[in-house]
Amino acid sequence: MPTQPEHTTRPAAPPDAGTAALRISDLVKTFEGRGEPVHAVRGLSMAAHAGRITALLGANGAGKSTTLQCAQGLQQPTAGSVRLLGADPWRAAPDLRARVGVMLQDGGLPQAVRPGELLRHVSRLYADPVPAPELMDVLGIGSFAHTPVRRLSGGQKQRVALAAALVGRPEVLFLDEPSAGLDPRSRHLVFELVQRLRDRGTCIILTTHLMDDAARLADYVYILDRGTVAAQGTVAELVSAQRDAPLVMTVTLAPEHAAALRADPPWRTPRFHDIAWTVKDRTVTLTGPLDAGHVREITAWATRNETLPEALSVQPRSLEDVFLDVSGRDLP
Ligand SMILES: Nc1ncnc2c1ncn2[C@@H]1O[C@H](COP(=O)(O)OP(=O)(O)OP(=O)(O)O)[C@@H](O)[C@H]1O
Repeated sequence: MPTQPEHTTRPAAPPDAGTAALRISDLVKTFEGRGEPVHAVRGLSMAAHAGRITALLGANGAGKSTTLQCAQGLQQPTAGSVRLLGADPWRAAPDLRARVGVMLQDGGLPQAVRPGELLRHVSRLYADPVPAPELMDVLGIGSFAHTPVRRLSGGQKQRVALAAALVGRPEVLFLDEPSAGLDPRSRHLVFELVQRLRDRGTCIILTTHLMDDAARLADYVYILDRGTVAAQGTVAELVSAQRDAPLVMTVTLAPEHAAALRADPPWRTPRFHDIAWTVKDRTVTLTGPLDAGHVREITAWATRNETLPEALSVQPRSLEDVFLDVSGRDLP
């Protein structure tokens, strides 16, 4: 089982390198209703490339869905430009649609139809479809191919929705929360498939609230905040770009020693001046420019108190830490 995330081995795709399958420039989308206008997207630029997985992250209401709806030609931009496979998706001819696959989170599947029939029907719409039996096999749909969609579980519907999005061998694939509702085995199956498609040159654009999914899959990440891009880069770039590449040390102590830690915290010495810390239950989390000296002081403290930490780890900040730093700082 590989433990090394893909993003550390794959060269980054700078947003301006080469021709982007999707390029969005200065996108603005304002919804005018009866009340105040809603500024869903406020000058957002991004690009997504063939053979890369690009993730859009953002808090609820950050503008991810609106951006993707503009990218898919489902919403007309208020201002700015969107080019999908070289065309304006809002005005493009229907043949652009045949080159694009969209998997929606709620599936958008007809409830009465059975997955087998559905996939066979969808495949007849394309000149060179992936054969339905092949897709059903890869996504493990065979065992419920004859069950009406309304009787499927959420995770089974997700897999059918993904299969339907893949039938036409899309050049660009939009995935909205692809692992929502999937059990660990199905999630693994879907991730492997998505990575294979990426390796074959598909441009994949995904939105997710799961930072682990993004960290595992994405070659390039955009973090949206209130309709604009608050941060972007590879996962490795994002986690090392913040606050002088701080590290996170977590120390978990036996319950009887947690009180000693509170009474005589080891981080009161000058060495810990630049280090932020929090204590929750029995676990101390220290964040900042940590080095071996800090680890030594913590272990010296443990020796003085005749305790052995149950766990001690030093890691780079996670994508979730970065996300929390840059997005939705003043949510209501
Ligand atoms: N059709 C619409 N009419 C009016 N306002 C809308 C419409 N669609 C979205 N909005 C508003 O635009 C803002 C951005 O919404 P959007 O759905 O793009 O966010 P999101 O990042 O996809 O959120 P989530 O993670 O919750 O799906 C929100 O304030 C939302 O209420």
